Amino acid sequence: MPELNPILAEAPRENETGDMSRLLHSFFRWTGDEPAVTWIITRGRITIMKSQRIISPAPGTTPAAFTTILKPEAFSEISFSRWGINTGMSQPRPVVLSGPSGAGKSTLLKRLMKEFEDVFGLSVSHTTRKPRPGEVDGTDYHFVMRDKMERCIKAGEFLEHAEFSGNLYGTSKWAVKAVQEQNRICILDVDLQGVKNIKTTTINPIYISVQPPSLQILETRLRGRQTETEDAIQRRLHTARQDMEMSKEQGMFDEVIVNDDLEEAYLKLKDLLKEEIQKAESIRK
Ligand SMILES: Nc1ncnc2c1ncn2[C@@H]1O[C@H](COP(=O)(O)OP(=O)(O)OP(=O)(O)O)[C@@H](O)[C@H]1O
Ligand SMILES: Nc1nc2c(ncn2[C@@H]2O[C@H](COP(=O)(O)O)[C@@H](O)[C@H]2O)c(=O)[nH]1
Repeated sequence: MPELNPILAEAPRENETGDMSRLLHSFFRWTGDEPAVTWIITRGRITIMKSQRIISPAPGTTPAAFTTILKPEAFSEISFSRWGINTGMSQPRPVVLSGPSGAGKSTLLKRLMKEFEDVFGLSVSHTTRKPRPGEVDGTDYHFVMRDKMERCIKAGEFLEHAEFSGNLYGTSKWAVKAVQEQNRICILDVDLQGVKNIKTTTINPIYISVQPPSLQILETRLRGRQTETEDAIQRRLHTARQDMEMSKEQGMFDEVIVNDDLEEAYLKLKDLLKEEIQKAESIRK
């Protein structure tokens, strides 16, 4: 990665959409790149989108709204702040982990985050389900009432949301942003509806499915966890059957990990993510 360019000292102030041509010209001369570009500035951060033509956002346009406007033609994104640069090339991609309830997603994630504590960050979802013993509000989930969550969904605050086993679950845009602003690999643990909905967004993650070796073993694990009522177990197993079928669909996931032996599954996950881990580590140096 090239050295930090001194022109960044001139980065404009919050919400400023003034003449950026000099700044951009120096930046692209420095990177050797000459695309048509457009940009948005918020909280000292400038996001430059390479696109077919220049679109200037109105002052005060939020990055989320702007990304939506630009989506069809943006093919790359470069963002930098007064403190550092991340190019679209080197920024690690988020990771979406999905799979039936009880397949072992959280178990694998906890291990990954323990081994690479500064590299990964979990996107903390919102849910209307009740906390399980030991679950901490704001760490495991944001536990909220349904009416509040529905209002936030209507207000456009969620990247995706789904109804799962009688409860609402969702990823807020803020949850992903909070992790990415720390230059960490953002992990999203979502159900299959979440996967489909995320595919309509611009976050461009790696999609990994964690599957149990069989439905019988899944049931044993779900029961062994002792977190669900009999009714909830039955509903989760019903959804799991569909999930296990869908995960085989061509193009749904980049990789499928069968979590039989935990150690082997973990090594496979680590291997799949090694390039992203390297990117995140080099950005953090
Ligand atoms: N490879 C494995 N072998 C045996 N038990 C496992 C294995 N992986 C996970 N488990 C156990 O299975 C149970 C379910 O795992 P976990 O809670 O990680 O699943 P999950 O996919 O995150 O479920 P949910 O989607 O409901 O959050 C846990 O009790 C966990 O200890
Ligand atoms: N679409 C979304 N699914 C989510 C989200 N957070 C979690 N989940 C999925 O829900 C089920 C059940 O989770 P549990 O904690 O009640 O066992 C599981 O498959 C998760 O992957 C979310 O934000 N969006």
